[in-house]
Amino acid sequence: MIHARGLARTYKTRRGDVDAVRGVDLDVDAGEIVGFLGPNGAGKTTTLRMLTTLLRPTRGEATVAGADLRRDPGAVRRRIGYVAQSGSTSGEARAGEEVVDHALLYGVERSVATARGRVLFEQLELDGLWDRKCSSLSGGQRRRLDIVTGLIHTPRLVFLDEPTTGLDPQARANLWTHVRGLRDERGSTVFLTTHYLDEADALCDRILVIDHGQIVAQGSPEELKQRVSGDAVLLSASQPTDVARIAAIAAQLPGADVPTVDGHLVEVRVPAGRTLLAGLLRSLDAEGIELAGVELRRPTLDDVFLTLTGRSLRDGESPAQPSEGAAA
Ligand SMILES: Nc1ncnc2c1ncn2[C@@H]1O[C@H](COP(=O)(O)OP(=O)(O)OP(=O)(O)O)[C@@H](O)[C@H]1O
Repeated sequence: MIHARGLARTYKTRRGDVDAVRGVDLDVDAGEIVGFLGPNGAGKTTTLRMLTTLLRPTRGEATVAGADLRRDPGAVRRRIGYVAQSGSTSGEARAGEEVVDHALLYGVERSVATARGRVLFEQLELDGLWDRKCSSLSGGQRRRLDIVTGLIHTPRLVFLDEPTTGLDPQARANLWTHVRGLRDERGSTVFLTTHYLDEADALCDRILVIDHGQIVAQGSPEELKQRVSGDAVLLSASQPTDVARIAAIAAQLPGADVPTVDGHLVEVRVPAGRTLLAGLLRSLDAEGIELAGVELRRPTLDDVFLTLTGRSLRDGESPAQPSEGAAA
């Protein structure tokens, strides 16, 4: 559904060139929900704007929904839906009108657009709001209206730029259900950007991690966690005098990193903690070592990112990248 090779974009600014995206290769299959994850300024929106024809790549090639991005951007535009970060609905318009007007731009007949719009309103829990002014809708309702607008011309591929930013946890969870519904009930392919690790984890079949304009990892959430970080085993000693012996035994686990010690707590990272835990406890028991507690901590996507880049995904704006005073 999406195949990109060497996609790059350099912004010319008064302070020099900003290499926002530095050669991205990506493949997205039909029916996948793919999350594009990265910290502020990593290049997510720039990539999305290139793939949706809103920004011309400086370098690289892509086919999107079967059309060539450079040679046939019009066909790409007709075949995709795009829900921008800022939304696209205008405050004074009525919700239903707004959606139908958008469909007319795509050459959909008014009667068809109205019928489709009504169905989508129902599917996205907006029924009863057709005649309401957009400005009177809640944040969650307005975000769902943005999504209806992005879907009204029945695109096979939908791009969502930070669909849940600014929503409360309940509204976010509802929106996740709706995004899954797009794939399960309509067979749509969804490509979304997000800052939220829990969102990527819960929602996406596959994740692409971008940092400084380059893809640094990709895979299913589980694959990424296993490949990069392994599990953390935390062993709490009953007797402070046992800490060094616990660390020495933990260090012998297959594939173990060097254990770290913090007071009476020993932490060791291993590739698959669950399978090693029983043997580890037997070894400690055989040495007569008593534990006050044992905990197995599964890796998070933040651990993945930290391992890959040495930074947390929640670190905010990257100091290495200029962020303003720019002209496209
Ligand atoms: N119009 C522009 N002119 C110059 N530089 C820009 C422009 N738009 C973005 N940039 C820079 O390009 C880099 C990538 O920005 P982009 O918006 O693609 O990142 P992002 O991952 O979407 O960030 P965020 O999560 O904050 O939306 C950043 O350093 C940003 O400051």
